[in-house]
Amino acid sequence: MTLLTVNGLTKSYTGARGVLALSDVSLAIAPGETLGLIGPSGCGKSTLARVLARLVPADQGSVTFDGQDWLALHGGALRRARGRLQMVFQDPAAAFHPRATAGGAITEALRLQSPLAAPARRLRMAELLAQVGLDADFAHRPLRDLSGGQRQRVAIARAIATGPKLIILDEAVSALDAGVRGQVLDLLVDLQKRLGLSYLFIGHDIAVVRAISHRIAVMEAGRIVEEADAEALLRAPQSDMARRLIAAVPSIKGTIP
Ligand SMILES: Nc1ncnc2c1ncn2[C@@H]1O[C@H](COP(=O)(O)OP(=O)(O)OP(=O)(O)O)[C@@H](O)[C@H]1O
Repeated sequence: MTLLTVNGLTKSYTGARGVLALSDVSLAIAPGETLGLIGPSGCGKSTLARVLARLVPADQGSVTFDGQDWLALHGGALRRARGRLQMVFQDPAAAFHPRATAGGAITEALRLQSPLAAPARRLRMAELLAQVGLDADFAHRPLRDLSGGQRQRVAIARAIATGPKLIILDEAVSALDAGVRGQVLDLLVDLQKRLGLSYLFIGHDIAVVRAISHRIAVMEAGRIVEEADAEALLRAPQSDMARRLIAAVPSIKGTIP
């Protein structure tokens, strides 16, 4: 059974120099599974994320998500469905007003989903903050005063607020220091187990992607050039791009024969 099935997705950007950002991309993600997506800068990872999140339209191809023809949803049906597929970006604070509070960011997501009266909303907020390891008083703290790791915890709380089945994490831990990154990855694994979430985990560092992914898809110039179980891919990469990404990480390159 799959939660997400992508078939033949193609997307080009028009403009001065037209770019084929996605070329016949197909992949699948099962419930409770993490698919890592890795590739060099500009290979199309964020474009795939944005097409799946319905932020930009595809030129061709189909997406079935949670049993629905995902690209065919529009208007109210799309608004209602959005909560089931959430995104976390590298710097979520960038999307908010400088004085926005953690609580405000989460409330916005709660409001989109279901209208809760103020007391119920406060309770749900405290519950969501606890789920990501933050005290309830974080609700009142401005996002700009939080550390990078705390901000990502708030972004994750916001993402799970709507009861999603899939979260797309687009370079979500890339800006964090190694120690904090490990803690946020642990949190993601823990939430996945508790909530049965699936993840599409986008990154450019194969050591980080491997730490959380069950399977890994390798992208190059808009195409998926290889897909395999995470450990199999690390042990026996088939594509030049996978070999190059592995060679770029000194700590794991020695483990590849
Ligand atoms: N809005 C846009 N208009 C025109 N070209 C774009 C646009 N967004 C992305 N591109 C181009 O599409 C290609 C894929 O970009 P995309 O951001 O999806 O790659 P990426 O793998 O996520 O890169 P990075 O890791 O640097 O974020 C690149 O050549 C990029 O320059």
